[in-house]
Amino acid sequence: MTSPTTTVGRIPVGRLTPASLEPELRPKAFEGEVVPFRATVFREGHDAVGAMLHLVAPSGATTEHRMHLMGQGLDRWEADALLDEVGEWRWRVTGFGDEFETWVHDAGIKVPAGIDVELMLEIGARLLYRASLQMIRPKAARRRLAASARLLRNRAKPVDVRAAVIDDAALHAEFHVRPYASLTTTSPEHVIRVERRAAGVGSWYEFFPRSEGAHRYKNGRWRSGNFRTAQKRLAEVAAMGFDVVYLPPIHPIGRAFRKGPNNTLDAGPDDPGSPWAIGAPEGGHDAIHPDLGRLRDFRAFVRRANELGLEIAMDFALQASPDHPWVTAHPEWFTTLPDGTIAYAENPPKKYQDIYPINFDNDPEGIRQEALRVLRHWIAQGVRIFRVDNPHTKPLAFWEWIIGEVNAEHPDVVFLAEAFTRPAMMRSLAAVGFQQSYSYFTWRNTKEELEEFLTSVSQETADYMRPNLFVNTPDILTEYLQFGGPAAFTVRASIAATAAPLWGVYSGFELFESVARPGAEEAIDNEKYEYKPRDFARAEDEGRSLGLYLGILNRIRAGHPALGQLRNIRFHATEDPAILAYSKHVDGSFTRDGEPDTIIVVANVDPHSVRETTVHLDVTALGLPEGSRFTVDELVSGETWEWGASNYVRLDAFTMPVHILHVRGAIDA
Ligand SMILES: O=P(O)(O)O[C@H]1O[C@H](CO)[C@@H](O[C@H]2O[C@H](CO)[C@@H](O)[C@H](O)[C@H]2O)[C@H](O)[C@H]1O
Repeated sequence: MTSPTTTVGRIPVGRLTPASLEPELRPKAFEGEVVPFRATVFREGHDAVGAMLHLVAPSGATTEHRMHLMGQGLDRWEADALLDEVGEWRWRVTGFGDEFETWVHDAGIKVPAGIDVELMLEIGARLLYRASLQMIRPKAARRRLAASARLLRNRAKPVDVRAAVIDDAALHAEFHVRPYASLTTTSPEHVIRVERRAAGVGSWYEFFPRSEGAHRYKNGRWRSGNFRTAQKRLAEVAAMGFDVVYLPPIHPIGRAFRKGPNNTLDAGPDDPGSPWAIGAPEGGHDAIHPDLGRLRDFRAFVRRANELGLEIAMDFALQASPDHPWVTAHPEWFTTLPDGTIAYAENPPKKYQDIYPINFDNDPEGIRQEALRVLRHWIAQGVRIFRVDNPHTKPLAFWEWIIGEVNAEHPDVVFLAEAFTRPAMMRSLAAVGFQQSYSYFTWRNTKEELEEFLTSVSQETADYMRPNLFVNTPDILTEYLQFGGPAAFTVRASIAATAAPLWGVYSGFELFESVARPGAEEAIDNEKYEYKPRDFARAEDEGRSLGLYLGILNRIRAGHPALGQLRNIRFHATEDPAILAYSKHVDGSFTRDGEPDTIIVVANVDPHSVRETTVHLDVTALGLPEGSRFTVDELVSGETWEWGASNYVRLDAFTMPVHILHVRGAIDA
């Protein structure tokens, strides 16, 4: 007689994570990420259960990780695992009856109470004897198990001596690693894709190459900067510790409906236009703006960046100026209105009168192939990172297809989604393949907003979405920066650089550029429409630059592996509604000096005041025993303090509104 089919295993094992937004989409991680694997495991009755994570690395190496219960009564089990190899990891969870724990629990209650003493010791003896025969255990452990079984049965010894076996730490350690399991039930196999480290960790810096080395003649006309003059800036960016340089589009810019200064619609003959208005008689998405140089200049620029330890991220903006060669060669790629015109693009309430949006439905295959050709062209020039403009205005299926195609050929290529829209679309873009996503960080400024935002990105969506915390962009100059003075810039950079492993800065941030175009949330005299050479060296000499501080932040990031993780942020209570406190700690992660790595950040998010408060730390979240006192080093000022569970802090917006503290270890009592 066959038994009826059931969906539930003998020991139920369910709700496995990491999981993506939809079951058919794979979750992802980055090389070096410590990933929490979780499952719900329980059973009928009162006997103990256990759970084990089984991992198979892309190389085929297998490891097992005993999972621990996340909270009494929750039946949720977890094991953290370091995924240190790029490729597909396979994993499953087994749930089992834990015979040793069941006996320890029962005997631990009954024997001291004098109930069924000999019976309980005999049950234990039989269990330990059977375990001693298991060949998976090392010889020494098998000998110890057999000896313990004999001791449990040795009636010549006092009961308390025999019963000491119940608490024998060595036995507990042995059964923790190699449990005595019954009714073992195995979950289906799951897959998690591990991408290269730059997919999840990086410091981005954005600048317009045409501004670097641009020169204004006495007659008011401009000479554009180019890839050769912009190379100078690369060394300065590298000196600030950034590792990715993102360039707005570098292609020929259309003339038709070209935008003038401050987003005006009547450009003068010398206005350079918005770089996102791609396409002119000189070429489209595979061409370089003649003012910037030739392909060989771009290649030299990429090479120089690489020599300095920088990667170049290119803009990938699927739209066309009316002058783009696509418009005449492929009118079917655009939507022609009944009056014969093509509507310009929009991202309401913004209007992009100088570009046509693409219609992805008239000739989907033609557009897919052309987009793939363009990406392959730039990949062949050494580009491995693309910042994708407005992906949420294009079909999701298109992105799933093209990212899949590119990553199948070049698994190291990284795409950043520049989408500021509803959560369903932003999350789905990440789930279908975008390695990184812009986020709402820019608009989350209060302590409450930041805690809520950072909790969401580090806990709810981290299995498939990686936020890149840009502090500003050419499109975004928030009120917080407009009116917060230098403290606002310091606070935002400090939080962005330490709260998540990806952060970004658009040029001019370090100069505290804060004047907005009236009625807009972006800088006045915006670089999107004009050349903007900046004298960074002079600003630094005159003490008007945050450049050195950005360099310190990036060096702190580089020296502290705990900051290279997304999921490990923990918030701590403070008594001031404007003082945000969080820590980042990873078990088993060490600094270059071999010290355990734990960072605490305390930030005064009110850029207009001096605040004092007590920070109440959950010391166990720092990897230290409850009640510990420990030394903290302030990584910017170099000061050292002794801290514990409650600590006084004073953060002055006008001098230094942030503490970034490295926990040096517990002080012996
Ligand atoms: O729509 P978003 O806010 O996501 O902004 C991105 O896409 C815009 C369109 O490409 C781009 O806008 C800039 O280029 C347009 C086309 O030339 C121009 O009409 C806009 O005035 C200009 O801001 C924006 O920069 C980009 O980040």
